[in-house]
Amino acid sequence: MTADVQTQKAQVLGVKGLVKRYGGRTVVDDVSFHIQAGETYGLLGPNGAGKTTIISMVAGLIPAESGAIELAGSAMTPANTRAKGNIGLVPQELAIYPDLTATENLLFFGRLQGLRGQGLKDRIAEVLNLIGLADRAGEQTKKFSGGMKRRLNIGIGLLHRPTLLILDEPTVGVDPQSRNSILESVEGLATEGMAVLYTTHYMEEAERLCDRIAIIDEGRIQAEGTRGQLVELTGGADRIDLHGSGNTSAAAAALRLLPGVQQVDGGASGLILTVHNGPGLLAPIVAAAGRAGMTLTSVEIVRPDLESVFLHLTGRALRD
Ligand SMILES: Nc1ncnc2c1ncn2[C@@H]1O[C@H](COP(=O)(O)OP(=O)(O)OP(=O)(O)O)[C@@H](O)[C@H]1O
Repeated sequence: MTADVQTQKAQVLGVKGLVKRYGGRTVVDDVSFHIQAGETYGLLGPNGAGKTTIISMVAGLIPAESGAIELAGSAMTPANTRAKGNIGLVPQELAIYPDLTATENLLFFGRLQGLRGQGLKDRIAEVLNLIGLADRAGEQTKKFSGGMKRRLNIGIGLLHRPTLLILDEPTVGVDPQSRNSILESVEGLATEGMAVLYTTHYMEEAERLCDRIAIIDEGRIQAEGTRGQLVELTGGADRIDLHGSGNTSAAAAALRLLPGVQQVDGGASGLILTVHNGPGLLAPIVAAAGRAGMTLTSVEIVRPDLESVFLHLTGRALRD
């Protein structure tokens, strides 16, 4: 039903069969997806999954081995400078001048993008509001927190009103409070009707921000859809995280034999189980793990989420 509504909107980005190899190794493998106007689309995957390589090709920074990228109706290649004008790319690294104020940074980068005069000043005022920095606009950015600097970085990418804004892991390395203010700024972009391509390895961010999500691992899209569609792939199973030490391999073998346990995987600090009716199975699971020689420090039942989907698709935890 959602798809029917979405197909009525204009497609901003279409990616088909994208491939990239480095030294004979395929790091992006037959990746296809599309993004519509006003949609926030997430690439969710662990470090090294190929997210940055995909967006570098989409932004025309590096050539694709094969495949096609269509942006706002024209083919995107590193040589197509006009198509690049439709993109705002916010890289992981900060690109702002510490001795300039927020406004001065925006003026500088706005002029680089060919904006001038009152139009530029008006747009800067709009952007400062969008990123929540209007009341700090006159301060040198060296006095800003990490999150404020990241938001200004996003603001620079927004100045020329791109059709597609690409954000590459914008919250990596910032404290939780700053992260929240960055996420609020990104949520505000939807009100501008912009299409957003958002990469992250945090499933909470993908769940909160993205209308549709591609789960990516080892260069391939493993699954794609809304959060609800992706969670359905797990068959509605619960996850039980057993934290502890001792004989985890014997515990894993014993737990696989328990009725109702569908899958047992090794996690960072114990075992991760995929089960039907988590609450009902908790007691026999704890008992079986103990008998097999595992010493438990904590047990957690998790209702299906994107972490469960990743585990279901790859047999590995997203967080490891
Ligand atoms: N210029 C390059 N030369 C060789 N290998 C590369 C190059 N760029 C990326 N890779 C490899 O391609 C794979 C995907 O990297 P990529 O940076 O796209 O992953 P990612 O999902 O963005 O992860 P991260 O968040 O760590 O950047 C990795 O194995 C990486 O080592």
